[in-house]
Amino acid sequence: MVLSAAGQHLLRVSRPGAWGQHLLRVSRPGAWGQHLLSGIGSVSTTAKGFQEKEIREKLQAFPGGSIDLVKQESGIAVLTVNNPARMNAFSGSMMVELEERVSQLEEWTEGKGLIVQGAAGTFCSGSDLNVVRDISNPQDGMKMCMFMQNVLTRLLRLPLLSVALVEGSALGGGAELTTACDFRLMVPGGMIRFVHKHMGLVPGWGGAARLVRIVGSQNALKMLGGALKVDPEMGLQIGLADGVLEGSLDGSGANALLEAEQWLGCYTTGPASVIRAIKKVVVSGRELPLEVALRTERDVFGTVWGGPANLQALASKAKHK
Ligand SMILES: CCC(=O)SCCNC(=O)CCNC(=O)[C@H](O)C(C)(C)COP(=O)(O)OP(=O)(O)OC[C@H]1O[C@@H](n2cnc3c(N)ncnc32)[C@H](O)[C@@H]1OP(=O)(O)O
Repeated sequence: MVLSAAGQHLLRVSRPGAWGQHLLRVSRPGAWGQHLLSGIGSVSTTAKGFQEKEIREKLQAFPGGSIDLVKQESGIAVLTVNNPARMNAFSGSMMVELEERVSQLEEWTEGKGLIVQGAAGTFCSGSDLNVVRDISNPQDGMKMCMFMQNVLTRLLRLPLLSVALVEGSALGGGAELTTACDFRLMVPGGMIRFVHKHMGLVPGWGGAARLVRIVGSQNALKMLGGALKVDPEMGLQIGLADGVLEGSLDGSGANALLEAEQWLGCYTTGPASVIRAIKKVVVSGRELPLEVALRTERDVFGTVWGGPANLQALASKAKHK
């Protein structure tokens, strides 16, 4: 088991308290609800100095690998981080491709679920260190950081129930990517590790903010401060992992993907309109001040009330025993 001594001290999930509420209260209401509902748009484009076009061009200069998207008839799509020669590290062009795939998923109105996986039995080793070296000046680093924050925020807000399927290692930015999904499923031998400290960094793709919300600030501090190796057992213990799969029988990754699809299928069974509405009310509850979240919930409720699924359920006189 890859459990360091520090890992033994991890606590159960804690919740953000009054300070978090305060921070939520000072965030901008109004536009937010609409923004979350539409599920599209940039969260960072208004920040000073961020020119998305400019950083896209810069990132495109570092090619390699791909981000592959398969939308299935079941309503579950599979997004694969594909750069096995570099343990699925993100080249610059892969960052841009990820943004394009997220745009495609934002427009996929029949979708209900998403599985994010790495190619060839490992998840993702973060940014390509060759890119990191070449854009190590503060200006470019900040632009890349804002680009990836924006993309991963949009990924998490998709009206799809999303799962990160963690086979092998999720390191650095790869660990951050796992937190941009609603759920994490781990395969025996899998590991999530925020190695940023050892790189003289902190997370910058939004991974710290999301991690705190998933495992609580105590556990997040220990994970980041100790660069802890979180294996499936520890992942379950601290609430980072939502399940442990059996994993590959033949090393191809196919079995783990099948298992993940079955696991996710328990939550995505039903009409797309209803599943997407469920995700929307949860995102608004998670991200918005209560008043705005309640307003958003009413708006979403209005989209399903009296809708085909609702009328069909009423006509069938369903019993919920
Ligand atoms: C957002 C901030 C960030 O993400 S900073 C980046 C954080 N990630 C890292 O530092 C990962 C560094 N890599 C490693 O620790 C190891 O390569 C890991 C992933 C554990 C795999 O070890 P091992 O199984 O022994 O394979 P290996 O080291 O021989 O790697 C195979 C080839 O892949 C490459 N690779 C791996 N990770 C990256 C990366 N992040 N960027 C660029 N290349 C990477 C290795 O260099 C190696 O390539 P080669 O075969 O030597 O040409």
